Amino acid sequence: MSWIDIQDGSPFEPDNLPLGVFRHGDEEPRVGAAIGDQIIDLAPVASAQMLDGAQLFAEPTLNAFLALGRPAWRATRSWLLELVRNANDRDTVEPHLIPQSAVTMQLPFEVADYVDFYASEQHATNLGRLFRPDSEPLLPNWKHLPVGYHGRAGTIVASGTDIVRPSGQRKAPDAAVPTFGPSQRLDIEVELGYVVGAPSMLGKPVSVDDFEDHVYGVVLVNDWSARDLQAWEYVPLGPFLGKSFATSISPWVVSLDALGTVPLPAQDPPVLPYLSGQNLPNYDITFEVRLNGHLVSTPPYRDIYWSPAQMLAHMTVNGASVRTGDLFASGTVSGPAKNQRGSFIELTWGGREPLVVAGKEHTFLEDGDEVTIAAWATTPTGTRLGLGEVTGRIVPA
Ligand SMILES: O=C(O)/C=C/C(=O)CC(=O)CC(=O)O
Ligand SMILES: [Ca+2]
Ligand SMILES: [Mg+2]
Repeated sequence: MSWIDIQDGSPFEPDNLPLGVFRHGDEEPRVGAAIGDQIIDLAPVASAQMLDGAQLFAEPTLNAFLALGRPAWRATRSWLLELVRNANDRDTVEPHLIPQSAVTMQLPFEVADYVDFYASEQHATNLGRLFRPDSEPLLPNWKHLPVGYHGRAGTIVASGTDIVRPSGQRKAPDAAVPTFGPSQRLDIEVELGYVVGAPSMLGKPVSVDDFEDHVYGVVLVNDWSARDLQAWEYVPLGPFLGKSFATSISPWVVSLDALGTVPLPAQDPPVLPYLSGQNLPNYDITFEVRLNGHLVSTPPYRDIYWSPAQMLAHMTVNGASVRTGDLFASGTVSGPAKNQRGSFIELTWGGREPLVVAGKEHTFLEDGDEVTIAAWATTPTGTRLGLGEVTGRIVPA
């Protein structure tokens, strides 16, 4: 399908073409598209072909491109698809192919606001059992609105950034007073992140049907979480320092146009009219979670309870606006099987059931541990399409 050589099993087949920002040597960072194990350096190719908006690819973030909206995103995607399929474009493009191994990937966009949802019923049920063993695992609001909280945009970091173990207050249930120190229950959260391109207006809610007008695509998210800090601080206002120290995202933003949608599982009880829609988007994505290179979990996204169109509608129903570069994440994704859980607190049931990985017992993260989350989507036509990966290593407090 392309004149470019693509190794078998590459996440970046020619119909994927995710966008990211790379730094090549001491050159200015700029926008590229991934194909196989290479990057198309888009700024010079777009200039050579006198593409409208070619200069946007010379920017150090995707924000200006993201602000354009769906018609322009689609036109760019058609142009890109043509470039990699049409052998006549080979002479123009080939000099601007750069091996991915020769670049450092940057944060793909400047993050405006960050919201984190809690949309996986299996995860919410597991966490309810672990944090609130004496009550119903799902709180009464959970099936009526997509529960979420506002996170900290300024600490979203590029994949590969070391994660410094956070310090803070914690209090064991049987202790009289809190103590201070490095987190002893440092965890991951496997999530899908939605990247807002076109902004909305203050005072004007975004309807579920307008989701694709605003959201460009998806990234992988690891929402690092300090469970001991979280458990002590979060009642009643929700997550704060236990989750604000770092959130890692993958470098390649995959367009919704590449993914295609699958139906959302049925919702019961019925939701209020502002959350209901005929074709609520959902995606068939499977994550692969590796601890120090060993596969420990494969959470399935497809069973998620809330659609991202409902998340966006809910997040703006009070008149709050979204901006270019906003990121909203699904919340931790867990499937029903033990090896489909999206956090170590679930995988090890609060640390009581250690995982044995390469002969060694693991509960929460230790200094030096490295977690890599990869993901693959199956499109409605059956194509496998990779989302790349997000990785990070824990360094001492
Ligand atoms: O149920 C709780 O008390 C805690 C839940 C979480 O920590 C999950 C969270 O922050 C949102 C998510 O990633 O699903
Ligand atoms: Ca989270
Ligand atoms: Mg903020």
